[in-house]
Amino acid sequence: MKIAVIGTGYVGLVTGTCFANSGNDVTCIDIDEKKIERLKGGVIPIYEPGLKELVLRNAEDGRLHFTTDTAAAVKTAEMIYLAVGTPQGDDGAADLSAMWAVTKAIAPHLREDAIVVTKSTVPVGTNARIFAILKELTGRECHVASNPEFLKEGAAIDDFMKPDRVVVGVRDPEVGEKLRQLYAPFLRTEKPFLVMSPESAEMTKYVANALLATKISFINEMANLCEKMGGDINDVRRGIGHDSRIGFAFLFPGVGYGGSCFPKDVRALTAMTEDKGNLPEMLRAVDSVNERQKTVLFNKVKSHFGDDLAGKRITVWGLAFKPETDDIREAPALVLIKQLQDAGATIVAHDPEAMENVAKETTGIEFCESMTEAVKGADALCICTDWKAFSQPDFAEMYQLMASPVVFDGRNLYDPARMKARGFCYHSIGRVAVDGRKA
Ligand SMILES: NC(=O)C1=CN([C@@H]2O[C@H](COP(=O)(O)OP(=O)(O)OC[C@H]3O[C@@H](n4cnc5c(N)ncnc54)[C@H](O)[C@@H]3O)[C@@H](O)[C@H]2O)C=CC1
Ligand SMILES: O=C(O)[C@H]1O[C@H](OP(=O)(O)OP(=O)(O)OC[C@H]2O[C@@H](n3ccc(=O)[nH]c3=O)[C@H](O)[C@@H]2O)[C@H](O)[C@@H](O)[C@@H]1O
Repeated sequence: MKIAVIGTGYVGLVTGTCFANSGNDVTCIDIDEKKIERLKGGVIPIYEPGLKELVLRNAEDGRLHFTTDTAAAVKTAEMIYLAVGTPQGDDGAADLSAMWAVTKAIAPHLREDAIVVTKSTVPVGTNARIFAILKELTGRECHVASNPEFLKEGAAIDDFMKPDRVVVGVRDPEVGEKLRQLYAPFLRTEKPFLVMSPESAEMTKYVANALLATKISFINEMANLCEKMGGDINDVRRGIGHDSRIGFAFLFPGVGYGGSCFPKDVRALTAMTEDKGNLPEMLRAVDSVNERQKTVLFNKVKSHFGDDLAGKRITVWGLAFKPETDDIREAPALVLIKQLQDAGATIVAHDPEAMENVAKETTGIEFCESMTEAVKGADALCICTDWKAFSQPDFAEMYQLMASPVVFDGRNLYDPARMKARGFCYHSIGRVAVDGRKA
């Protein structure tokens, strides 16, 4: 099948590459000329495990192409996937300007039988609006379908290739059938292909993200309470997770959720709820608990050292919003760094992939290529991302290198009792803090 994917970001590039890998002829389109030039030259603009190899292989095999020429790619395509960004607008609702621009740009070039599919996360009613715009511009009723994406950054290829389910929203059953054929290679383990209305599919995407964000805010609120009550959230987490009605997923407390999706999607759903005259009480709480959670580590640092952090050298491990990505959109680490800098601290940072992106957006941070280098002379270490590489540092060396062995662990990577035995003063999220020897 000939497919055009418009918007070659995290989702567009992964979608296009995986469809090419299953034998389709895919052209990825973007307005960002530099991005397309880099991709043509085999340079992948984002860090995503396994993506580079897959892009190169499919491009070499002639099934994956890159261009800025929307018209040429759309003219021959049977399916046109729309994967442009839908960021948060000023009022909290999704900003659909890129979606409308692309809809208008493709209209004159669509084949009679073309199917336009929204892959981006779009508010309920967007597919209906795209259908109406295309009808106005082409004079005919074009096929429009919704196919929301549930991949996670850092595991994008695996999530796309082995989805828990595929959701499509269609008006015409034949369009649903074509999409089923397209996805057949990814659903060989009998995972469900769910066909519904475009409105239900659009809603499904927001409800999934909002529920996952709710789980995180809930466990964070409980973790903060555990600290006051003398409980240990890790034991509580295990205690509840074995109940099959609850489970373990997305109940890890931390420094709040970040990324390009949970924050904006919770707010977009809030805006949709308000727009319809309903009260988004749960959604507002999820967002405000998360905003507060991003300040938890800073408050712990202040309780330990006092309000004035002038002269303190503080190391931050982990800048990306989650491990296995270089994405720093809404990363909790950036909020912490700003607070620490405002309080006078000197920041030394290390992240396996995200330092370049942070360097572009911040000032005054000293970056270190190695974790060990970064803790030299530090008064404290703050951990914001649960990169696997952070789970087994050489604690003895770290203890020697730090000016004072104080650790504020925003991802609960270590055992408090062991940290105490190693001599560290150790603070984590929802677990008992321990005093070390030198601290
Ligand atoms: N990042 C993620 O993990 C996931 C994102 N989504 C959704 O997918 C959508 C895309 O997200 P990302 O890929 O993260 O965004 P992104 O910002 O990484 O990529 C969007 C791309 O669209 C391009 N673009 C913008 N206007 C264009 C136009 N008129 N013509 C051609 N290209 C244009 C941009 O240059 C950019 O390369 C969003 O709606 C997001 O909510 C859904 C699931 C997962
Ligand atoms: O719509 C999207 O863009 C995507 O948003 C999330 O994926 P992503 O943001 O890439 O990453 P997650 O693994 O969900 O992590 C999001 C944030 O929650 C935090 N998190 C996650 C899980 C947890 O238990 N605790 C926790 O604090 C992570 O550290 C991270 O900051 C969803 O998991 C995907 O299903 C969805 O497709």
